[in-house]
Amino acid sequence: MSSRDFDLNQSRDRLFADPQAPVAAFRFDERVARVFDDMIARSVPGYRTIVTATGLLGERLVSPHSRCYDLGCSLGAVSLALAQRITAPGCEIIAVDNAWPMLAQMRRRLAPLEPLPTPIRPVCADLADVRIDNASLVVLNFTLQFVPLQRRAELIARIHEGLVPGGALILSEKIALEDPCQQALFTDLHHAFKRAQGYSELEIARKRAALENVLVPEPLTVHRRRLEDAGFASIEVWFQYFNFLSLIAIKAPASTKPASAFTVAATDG
Ligand SMILES: Nc1ncnc2c1ncn2[C@@H]1O[C@H](C[S@+](CC[C@H]([NH3+])C(=O)[O-])CC(=O)[O-])[C@@H](O)[C@H]1O
Ligand SMILES: O=C(O)C(=O)Cc1ccccc1
Repeated sequence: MSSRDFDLNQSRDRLFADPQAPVAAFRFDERVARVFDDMIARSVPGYRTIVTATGLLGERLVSPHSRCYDLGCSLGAVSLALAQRITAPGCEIIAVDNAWPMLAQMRRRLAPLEPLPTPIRPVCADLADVRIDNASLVVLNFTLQFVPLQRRAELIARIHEGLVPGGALILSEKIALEDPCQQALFTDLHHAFKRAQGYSELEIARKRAALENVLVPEPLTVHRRRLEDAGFASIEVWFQYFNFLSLIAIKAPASTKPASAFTVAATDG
């Protein structure tokens, strides 16, 4: 671990280990905030790779004097990866989460690392109330899956609107598989990943019950269609590990002039 990283030595996640405790719907509360780094890294295949790569994508994609948004920032792992990589002048990272315990923990952990090459502004708010403006990069790293289904299209459309021409959305999600056999296979593989990370069958089953109707995955086709409907010009999967994947969606650049392609073709022929 580099001295410029978060202290990832949080407590180990044993939140679902007690067989006597009732299983309540999953919430991002104090107990989760205390173990979140450990929980997400041992639950989401490829999580740390995605966070590191998002920093590299940000370094490449963010333009001077623009904003980055980390929506559903939790403890700020993506914001930190971006803040350390982005050196374009006049940028800031807006890190948004509606869970106070998560944001409070993020502030505590960022303080000793400041000043960062690009500053991070934490905002405690619901994504429905956040204005997105002059953004060259928006990141939804495993957040959209927690947004109620009927609010997802509006959020994606608002993100598209708030992006500058050529701006990018990085969308990472747990996905549902359309073929029931593949769904069963990928669920088994995800549980095998969790067992390999030290979770017991009981912990896996109890957390699965707590996430029912809280984390609602959708098929890749549904994500693609929603992004296209919002107006994104180009959509690619850049990472997948079992049923966890990350997409990059780009807004059309201002200089797109379809007519010029015809002009070249006409003069060539
Ligand atoms: N409507 C909402 N408004 C604001 N925040 C929300 C909302 N719904 C959920 N959240 C927040 O979205 C985050 C989802 S975790 C993201 C990981 C992070 N991106 C990471 O890269 O470490 C993913 C997971 O735990 O699987 C939580 O902190 C919620 O409070
Ligand atoms: O644990 C799971 O099964 C997940 O799908 C991911 C997750 C990670 C951290 C909090 C909630 C869900």
